[in-house]
Amino acid sequence: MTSDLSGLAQAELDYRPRWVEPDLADLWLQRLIADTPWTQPRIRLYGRTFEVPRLVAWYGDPEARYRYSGLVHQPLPWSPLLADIRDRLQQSTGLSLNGVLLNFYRDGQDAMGWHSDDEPELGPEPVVVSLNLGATRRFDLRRKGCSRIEHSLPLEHGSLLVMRGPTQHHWQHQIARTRRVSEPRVNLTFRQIIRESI
Ligand SMILES: O=C(O)CCC(=O)C(=O)O
Ligand SMILES: [Fe+2]
Repeated sequence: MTSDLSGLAQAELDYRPRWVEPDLADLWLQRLIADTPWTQPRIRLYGRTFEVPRLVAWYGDPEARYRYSGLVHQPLPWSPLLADIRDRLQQSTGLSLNGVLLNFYRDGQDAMGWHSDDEPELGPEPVVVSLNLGATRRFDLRRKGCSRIEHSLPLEHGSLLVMRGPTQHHWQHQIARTRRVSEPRVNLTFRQIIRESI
């Protein structure tokens, strides 16, 4: 495993610890947990239905329809808090972001399996700006087609992880279940939906 993100070939990853100061991050975490209309989508896999092991919500500009867990989601209109966070992120990264997927991991039993964020509506070089609030969880990276984890990164309270360029073509990521974490975590992945393809 490497400890340096810049050492990963065919990836463009930028980790910024303490992108937001801890007090404000605490406030955002509490408000998002309390005020978001969380849902738990069901997915069909091998002829059976499962509930995804986390809660989610999708917000964005009206045209930013997005497919996840096999379903097309119409965005909720930006709340004042999410619009404020989006403005700060756009200023700080210079990227334009028109939707955000919120993931609520209630404790270490909630997780996200291996995947790439490579849906067609994200365009040829998907941009994912990921804000981390709450419990530190481990973010694993592996090359597509390989089962070996090549890099792991603890995503800390208030940190930002930006993935762009060819990353989603060549790499998959996951948030694995863990017995070590009992605190909640909310992750916000801001995206650029660049094409009306669904
Ligand atoms: O929770 C995380 O840090 C990862 C979320 C993620 O991979 C996604 O929303 O596509
Ligand atoms: Fe992802």
